[in-house]
Amino acid sequence: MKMKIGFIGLGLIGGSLAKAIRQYYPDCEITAFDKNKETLALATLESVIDVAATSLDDNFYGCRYLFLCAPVSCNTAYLKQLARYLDGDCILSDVGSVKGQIHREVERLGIGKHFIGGHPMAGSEKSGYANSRAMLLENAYYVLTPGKEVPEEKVRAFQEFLESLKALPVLLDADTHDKVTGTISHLPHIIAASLVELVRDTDTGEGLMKTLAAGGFKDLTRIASSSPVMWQHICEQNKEHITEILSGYIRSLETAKEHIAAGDGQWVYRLFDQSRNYRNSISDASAGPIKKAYAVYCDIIDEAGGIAAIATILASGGINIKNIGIVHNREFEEGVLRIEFYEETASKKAAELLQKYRYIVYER
Ligand SMILES: NC(=O)C1=CN([C@@H]2O[C@H](COP(=O)(O)OP(=O)(O)OC[C@H]3O[C@@H](n4cnc5c(N)ncnc54)[C@H](O)[C@@H]3O)[C@@H](O)[C@H]2O)C=CC1
Ligand SMILES: O=C(O)C(=O)Cc1ccc(O)cc1
Repeated sequence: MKMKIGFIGLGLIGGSLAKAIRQYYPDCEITAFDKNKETLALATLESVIDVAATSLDDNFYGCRYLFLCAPVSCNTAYLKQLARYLDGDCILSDVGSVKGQIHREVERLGIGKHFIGGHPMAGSEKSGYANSRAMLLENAYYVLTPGKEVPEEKVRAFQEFLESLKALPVLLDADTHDKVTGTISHLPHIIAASLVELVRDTDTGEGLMKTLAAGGFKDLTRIASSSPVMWQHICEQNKEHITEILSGYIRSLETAKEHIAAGDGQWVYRLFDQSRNYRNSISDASAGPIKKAYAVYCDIIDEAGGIAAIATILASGGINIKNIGIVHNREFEEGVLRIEFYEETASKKAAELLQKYRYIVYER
């Protein structure tokens, strides 16, 4: 019998999981429901899903794995309706960024033996099915928070299933997960959004801050472009931890303010020295949401069709471009073309190919 898998929510993460499953299990049957009909139509057209459900209906009976991939409060709200489809060996999981609340609701509904909480530590500031891709989960940590009621062999089987999709499962309890992600993911998103707001609110009439915003500001605020709905739900569901973490962070900013105001150079030096050492000890190559970018920089002749010529050369070499754009910064004052690739091998091959065509290429 074919393995059947269900999805509720088929955006960036649901779509990426479904695409990875389709890639590694081409014969499985995938049923999905999403409130966005265009998403379901596109996923059907691309043969990523077999059945587009118009609601949470009987199509969801008999699933081996059922994934909740909508914003976190929607996932929690769907549990009650889904309980009737948890027949036999069915394991229900979610991909939400907060784990405590969904576990409490699972317990309240008495469906604990079917539920393994999940959270792939992979993603981006982009959202929607159109941005999903099978590779998103590859080499990324995937936190699992099984409750006590789930049989061990089912947890093991689910871990193996995720490993077969090239993800790296890590077991944690829900509360530890919410504290840790509160600090390394939720707080940074709040900092990025409020920093962008500060600039918007205090910019000069001519928008000087926006114009002059340099690499540091852009690096720090990429994630401020994330889905507002998703982050509204995350802040609601993890509000206790986030409030406490924010208090600690505000205290550390106050301390920095006091030392800077007092002209305490030694303290400021130590702050940057320690943070530099610690930041440099975080490996770019390690799995995680912020994946190493594989990019080449290339001088481009300032004439019509310049970018098209480069894209054609790369296409002739069978190289897929992830992102392309002109960058101006202190290093490349004149501006260079930055071309980003999905893999290191593609980046190296592109550099060789462009050099062969006499382009000046800088690898970073
Ligand atoms: N974006 C990211 O980088 C990551 C997100 N997550 C979690 O994954 C979940 C999904 O996030 P994304 O895929 O990024 O968001 P998304 O916005 O790309 O996808 C959400 C999908 O759910 C659908 N949806 C929304 N409300 C619905 C409802 N009531 N019923 C059915 N479908 C509904 C939307 O139409 C959309 O297709 C969230 O719980 C989020 O916390 C986890 C890891 C990374
Ligand atoms: O884009 C990034 O760097 C992210 O941090 C994406 C992200 C957002 C939410 C998560 O729960 C996990 C990862």
